[in-house]
Amino acid sequence: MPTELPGGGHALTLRGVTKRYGTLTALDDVDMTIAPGEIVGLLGHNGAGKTTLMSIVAGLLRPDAGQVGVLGRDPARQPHEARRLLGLAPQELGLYPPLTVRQNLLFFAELAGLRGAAADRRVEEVAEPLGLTGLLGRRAARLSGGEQRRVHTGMALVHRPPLLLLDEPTAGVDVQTREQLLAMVRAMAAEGTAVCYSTHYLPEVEAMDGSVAVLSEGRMIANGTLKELVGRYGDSGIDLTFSGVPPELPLPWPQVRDGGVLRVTVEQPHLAVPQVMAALGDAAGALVNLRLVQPSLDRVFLRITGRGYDESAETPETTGTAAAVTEPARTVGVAEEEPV
Ligand SMILES: Nc1ncnc2c1ncn2[C@@H]1O[C@H](COP(=O)(O)OP(=O)(O)OP(=O)(O)O)[C@@H](O)[C@H]1O
Repeated sequence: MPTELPGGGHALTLRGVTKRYGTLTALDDVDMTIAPGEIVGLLGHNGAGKTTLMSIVAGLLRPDAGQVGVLGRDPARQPHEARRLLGLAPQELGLYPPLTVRQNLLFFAELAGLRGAAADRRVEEVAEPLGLTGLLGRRAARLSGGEQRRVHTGMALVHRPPLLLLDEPTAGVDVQTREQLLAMVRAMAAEGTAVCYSTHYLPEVEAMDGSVAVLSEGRMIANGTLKELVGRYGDSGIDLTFSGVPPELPLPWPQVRDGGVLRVTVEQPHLAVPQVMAALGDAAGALVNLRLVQPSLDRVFLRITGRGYDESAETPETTGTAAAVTEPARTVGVAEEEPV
């Protein structure tokens, strides 16, 4: 890993990047950085601007305003240099169906200037962690969807780019493929690759324990490490569901009602349960359900966007209910002293 990089030591820098499609502002004054070895989970509901951001970084779209630096190179002005420094796996699969897996990977290795034994070796190296070694001789058209997704990802990293852009790499894949892809991303980051990874599946981002960047309607509304964001916005508590209107309980913690649910906001909910139960008194007879809500990225989402993340994804809900206290979308910076 280089000790000093052009672009302020970052593999990727975005400053004030704005992109409009006609009257629609798809990206609005977006700032973002990724350091070598850092994994950034790029999150946002459908249409938030994630693909637009990756396309601009890859030089496929030009921003209307702002600067982009890929290890100090501007993808709009130095497209060839910037392109060599990054690997892009777009959402849409880009395999050549009549070619074998090996031929697909070799094609990209050769585009990157590798030849002969060096290219062959690199194909084997890429195939191994992606579980493709046994499939190298098979035609791409004959692969399952998950296998195709792995080859597609392999094509993006065959030239060892220091910056990897993965646009929903686990869309539609099974648990095993998801694990393989995540392990590979973590291994590449450990070797110094900067990774920008968009997904609708929050547990994946939690599993990678990297940084998080949240886009909402083209604006970067939160960014920081997962720990920082969860610590600051992933509030915890106890949800009590009653058969009628929830009572007000004699407790020292904030309480909010939403329909039949009473949310008691408390830091270590499991320790607070006995006190909450004791405070119920006669209301215990109307209690239907009690649920501990732990801090999570899902809770962070609800707090800063006003919507649960699962509302735009086909993935399972992790925690949280519509009963939470929500705030309107706003810009938040984890380095600030007080919540904005
Ligand atoms: N070529 C285009 N012309 C006009 N509008 C576009 C174009 N591409 C994207 N948009 C719009 O720009 C906004 C951002 O789209 P983008 O594809 O970047 O979102 P996304 O976060 O990647 O969404 P998803 O999670 O659904 O993939 C959306 O409102 C989309 O409809």
